[in-house]
Amino acid sequence: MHPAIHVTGLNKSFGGKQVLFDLGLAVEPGEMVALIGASGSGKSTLLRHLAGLACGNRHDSSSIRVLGQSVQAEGRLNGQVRRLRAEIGYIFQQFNLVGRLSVLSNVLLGRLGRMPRWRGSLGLFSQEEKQRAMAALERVGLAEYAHRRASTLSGGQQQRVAIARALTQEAEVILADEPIASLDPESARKVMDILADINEKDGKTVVVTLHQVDYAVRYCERVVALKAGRIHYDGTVQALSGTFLNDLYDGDLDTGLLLPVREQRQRDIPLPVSLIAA
Ligand SMILES: Nc1ncnc2c1ncn2[C@@H]1O[C@H](COP(=O)(O)OP(=O)(O)OP(=O)(O)O)[C@@H](O)[C@H]1O
Repeated sequence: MHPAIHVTGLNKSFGGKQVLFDLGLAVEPGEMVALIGASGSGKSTLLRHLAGLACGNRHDSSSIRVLGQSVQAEGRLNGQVRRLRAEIGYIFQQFNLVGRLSVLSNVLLGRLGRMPRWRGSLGLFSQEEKQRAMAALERVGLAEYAHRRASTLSGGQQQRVAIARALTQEAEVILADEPIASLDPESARKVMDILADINEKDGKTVVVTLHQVDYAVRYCERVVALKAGRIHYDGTVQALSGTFLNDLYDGDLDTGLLLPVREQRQRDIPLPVSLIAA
C-alpha cells in the first residue's frame, strides 16, 4: 500500500530566504500526526505544499505524493492537482467559511471538487448531497444551525462547520492548519475530539499543526517537530521530554499551558511523565 503522504527532498525559499530544507516525510493511511514547532519553523508552509497550494523550489529533485498520486515534482504542480485536491480536506485556522451563506451551503461547498463545474456554479446539489451534508452537520453537533448564516456562529462552531465540509467532501486525507489556535479551551477540545473521531472511526489520515503541545500529546501518537525548516524529531509522543521541548521552542514553551492531568483525555495515549503538569 502507498503511504497516504510521501514527501522527499522538499526545499522552499521565499525571495532567497530558505524556509524548508530537504524535508522528507511519510505518513501511513489512517495515522493522526501532529506537526509542532516554534512560530516560523515552517509548519504551515509544509502543509500548504502537501495540499498543492504552494510549490517547492524549481529544479530540485523534490516530490510530494498523496494517496500514491503526484501533487508536485521538481517544483511543478501536477496538472491534475484539482482532482487530487478533492481527496484532501484542508482546515484553516480562520475557518474559511463564506459568512453570508448558510451553514448548510458552506458544508455543501465541500462537494464542488467532485461535481462538474457548471453544476457547482449553479449550486445544483442533489438530494443525496444535501442529506450527506446534513449527516455531517449532525456528526459535528450542529444540525440545528443548518439554516443560520455562517457568520453568526461562534469560532468553535465555525471550525466544526469547516470539518463538516471536509466530511461532505469525503476527503481521505485531512490537513488541519492550526485548527484550534483561535479557540477557547472547550471549543478546542471539541474540535480535536471530532478530528480524532474521524481518524479513528473513518480511518482518515489526519495531519494537524498545533501550537499547543499539550493537545499534540493528548490526541496524536506520532509527532513531527520542525525546527528552522528541518525535521528535528519524528517519532512517538511518549518519547518527548520537557528538555527536548524546551530546546525545540528555544525555552519559549510555557509549561503552564500543559493541561492539568485531571482534565479528561479523550484518547488512550499514555502521557509522558515529564509533560504532566501538576
Ligand atoms: N508567502 C510568504 N512569503 C515570504 N515568506 C514567507 C511566506 N510564507 C511563509 N514565509 C516565511 O516562512 C517561514 C515559515 O513560515 P510558516 O508560516 O510556515 O511557519 P509556522 O511554523 O507555520 O509558523 P506559525 O506557527 O507562526 O504559523 C517564516 O520565516 C515565514 O516568515
